[in-house]
Parts: sequence; structure tokens; C-alpha cells
Amino acid sequence: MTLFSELGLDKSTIKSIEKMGFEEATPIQAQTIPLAIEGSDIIGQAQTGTGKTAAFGIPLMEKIEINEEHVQGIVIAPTRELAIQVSEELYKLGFGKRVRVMAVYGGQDIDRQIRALKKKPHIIVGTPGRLLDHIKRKTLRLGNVNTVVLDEADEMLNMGFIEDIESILSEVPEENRQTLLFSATMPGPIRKIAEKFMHDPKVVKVQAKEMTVSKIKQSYIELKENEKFDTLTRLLDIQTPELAIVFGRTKRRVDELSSALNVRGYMAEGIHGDLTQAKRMSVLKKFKEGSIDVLVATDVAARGLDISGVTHVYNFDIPQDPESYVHRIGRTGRAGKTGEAVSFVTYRERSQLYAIENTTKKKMDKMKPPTLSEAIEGQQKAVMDKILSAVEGEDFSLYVATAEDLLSKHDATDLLAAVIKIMAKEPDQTPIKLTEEAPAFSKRDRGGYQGNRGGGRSGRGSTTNNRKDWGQKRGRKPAGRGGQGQKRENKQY
Ligand SMILES: Nc1ncnc2c1ncn2[C@@H]1O[C@H](COP(=O)(O)OP(=O)(O)OP(=O)(O)O)[C@@H](O)[C@H]1O
Ligand SMILES: [Mg+2]
Repeated sequence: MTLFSELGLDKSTIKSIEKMGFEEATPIQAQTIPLAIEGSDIIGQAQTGTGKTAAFGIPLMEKIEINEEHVQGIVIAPTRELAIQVSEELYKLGFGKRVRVMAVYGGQDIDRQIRALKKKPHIIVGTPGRLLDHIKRKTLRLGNVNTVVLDEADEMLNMGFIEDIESILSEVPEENRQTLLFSATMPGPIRKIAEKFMHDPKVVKVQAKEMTVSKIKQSYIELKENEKFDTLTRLLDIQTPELAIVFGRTKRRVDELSSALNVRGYMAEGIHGDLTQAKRMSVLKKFKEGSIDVLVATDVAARGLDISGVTHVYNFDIPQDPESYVHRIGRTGRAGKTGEAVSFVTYRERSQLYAIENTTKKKMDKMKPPTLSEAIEGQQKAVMDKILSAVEGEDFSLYVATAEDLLSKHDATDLLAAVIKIMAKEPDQTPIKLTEEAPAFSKRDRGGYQGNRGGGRSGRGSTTNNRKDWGQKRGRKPAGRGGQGQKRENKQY
């Protein structure tokens, strides 16, 4: 156990950390903070939800010269929502020291960002495309930057982003540059790319038997494509998540799924790269507040997002590669909490399941698809739990007179059964037709991490973050193993 007070941090940083309610450092924090403060380049790998943001954020704060009015640190993140979230966490970490942190990302008015950049922030968090935009416009100069962080480093160094990252890095003077890379996953080929532009990097890997978090219960259901939707709604009825994220393979899939869930009476909305930024942010806000309880998402929401209350993750479509699986399910089971992940696997996708289990070193439990009667039971149990917790914990004296009146006229069992019927949402079986998606094939089967950059660059136009969406334009024909040369147009973000 390491206390933050043992890490030799500035008083102002300790004050911020206390205010955030952190007591002990997590293992990745305890191991990387001293090394980073010494000035080493670091590749930090630790499971999802274990505090990697503060692991780079704290040393970043320690290095800031508060009286120097120029950008000293940049953090690059793959999605807009993650850039915003990281900037918020860094703001809190730097609060005691009064560090100015700003996020720049696509889809937000660039003139507004330019005005904010004139206020001399010390740290910029951004998506690659928008950072480059500002660099080209000379509204952002990196000549005084001494620390560069790549959050979700393996994703940032994937072929889709690497050119942008290289361009940004070339703006940062090399002599004093400290480079910090963090992710829950770091495939070998990507680590090799990373090491090329780092100085004698120290690899800090928090040792865990499995790559996924042990507190996440992982299961899979083998089923046919056309059984997926009923299975999902039954699971939602039985498992009654507080908040759930349902991952779909393509943007079309996400749109169709969220509408279909609405038709059946669930409070769901979708998020993906074709929506306006305002819409993306409002959907996420509603989800965080709980005014919707199912978020349907492409992989745009797979990495880094830290939303408390996410108890369940459903892979409606199995992810393209094991890393994506690790990140998707890592949206639950964060900071020591428990979580549950269920993945749907069609018969043709079984090899994908094995590939995932091989990488994570963890077997998923096989689950039977729930039946309709189990869904009905699930709903009743949820109502029963509510009634019992009200009986035990709430003041219902205002209702006693009415209850007594009813009991004088009707049988008690009949009355209670009627109440349960009204309260339980009977499974809605409105028929739903979804467009079929091609089965998943690993990215690696398509020629390693060599995919072309599709869509727009992060931060430009409506195609922003539209990487990785096979399928949408391909129609139903599976690309299969012969799909190597295929353009990665419009990818799954
Ligand atoms: N030392 C700590 N004590 C308690 N909570 C912490 C501590 N450090 C971080 N947290 C909280 O844990 C949660 C997860 O942290 P964070 O988002 O940094 O995880 P991560 O390792 O980056 O995960 P991912 O791989 O999904 O990006 C956050 O809510 C964060 O505020
Ligand atoms: Mg993170």
C-alpha cells in the first residue's frame, strides 16, 4: 500500500488529490509516479479502471512551472469524449496549484478554442486532428512543451492515427521531451513502434494474471444473428442493470438498436461518430445522469470513459479484436467495483471468441439464452426487490389507510399480485427487424495493424472519428480473410 504522501509530491497536488477523495495510490500510480517525476519515458500498462489518468496526471502537475505562461504538456486522446474527461480529471489534479488545463477537440467551434488558447493554458488535452489543426493555424505552439502523454497509446499508435501523432511529436523539441504512454493493452508490434520515438523507455506493467479485471463477471451466449435482440431485451429484464452499455459493430447498427430498444420501452440512446458533437455530449450527459439507462455505442465509447454506475456491458456484436473487448468490458468494474459483461457470439464467430480468451487469459462462462418466462420472472423479481426494500426502509405511513381499506374488500394475495403486475414491465415482444451485420473477423487477419486511415481526421467535418466501420458500406457481404486490401472506410467509431 502506498500513500500519496509517501511519493514526495508538492503540497498543492496532495491537496487536490485529497479533495478528489483518493486515499491510497493504485499500483500503476505507485509504480509510475516516482519514475515519471525522475524524468523517465514510460510505457505504462495496467487494467481498465485502475487510475492511469492520475498516474500520468500527477507527474504532469508536478512538472508545471505555474508562472511560465506557455503550453508545457500535451495529452493526446483518441476520442473527443475522452479528451474532455481527461481534461476534467487533470483540472481537478491541478486545482491546488492553479494549473490551467484546456481541451481541444473536433466538433467544437474552433474560434472559441482559439480565444481560449490565448488565455495561456499550461496543459492541452486534445484529439489528434484538432491538435494538428491548431498547430497548422499557429494558434497552438508546442515549442515549450516538455511532456507528451498518449492516453490509450496503442490506439493512438495504430495505423489510423500514427501519421497525426508523428506530425504532432515533430513539433515538440526532442532534447527535453518526456513521453508517457498509457493503456490497458499494448500489443507487441505497437510497443515496437512506440519505442522508436521514446528515449530508453521504462516499461511498467502492473502484473495481473488476466488482462481483464477479475471483478467483471464475463459470459458469452452462442446464438443466431436474428436471436440477438430478444436475447438482449430479456437480459435487460432479468439483470436490471443500473446503467448498461450495449456495443454494436457499426453506426447503422447502433441507430437501429437504440430505436428498437425505444420501441420496446427501454430508455436508450445511441452514440457514434456521425452524430453532431452537441448530440454526442447530450446523450452522454443523459446517460451519466441516469435519464437514459442504456447507452448503445460503437467503439467510440470503448476506450477510457469513466462513468460510474455502469453495471453491465453487452457486446451485441463481438468486437473485431481482443483489445477492443478488453476496453469495452472495462467500462464496468472500475475502481474496485464489480461488473458484468455478456458477449453475443454467432456460430461463425466462435474463433473470435477463442482469440479473445487467448489474449485475456480468461475463459468466459457459457450462458444459455434466457427464455421469455425467465424474463417475466426477472421483471417480477425486480419489482419484488423494490417492494421489499420499501417495506424495510421507507416511510409509507401515508398509504396505510388506503391499504387497509383495500384489504377489507379484497384478498391480500390478489391485491399484491395486481400491484406487481402493474409495476412489472411485462416483456414487450413487438417484432423487431435489424439489418444483419457481417460476422467479425480479426483486424490481424486483415494484415496486422496496417489498415488505411478511413473517414476524416479527428476533428474535421462530419466524418470526424469515423474510423473503423467496416460493414456499413460493404453491405452484407463479409469481407472475410480476403478483405486485406479493403479500405477501412468509415470505421467503427
Ligand atoms: N488512487 C485512487 N483512489 C481511488 N480512486 C481512484 C484513484 N485513482 C483513480 N481513481 C478513480 O478510478 C476511476 C478510474 O480511473 P481512470 O479513468 O484513470 O482509469 P484508467 O486506468 O485510465 O482506465 P481505462 O483503461 O479504462 O482508461 C476514476 O473514477 C478515478 O477517479
Ligand atoms: Mg484511462
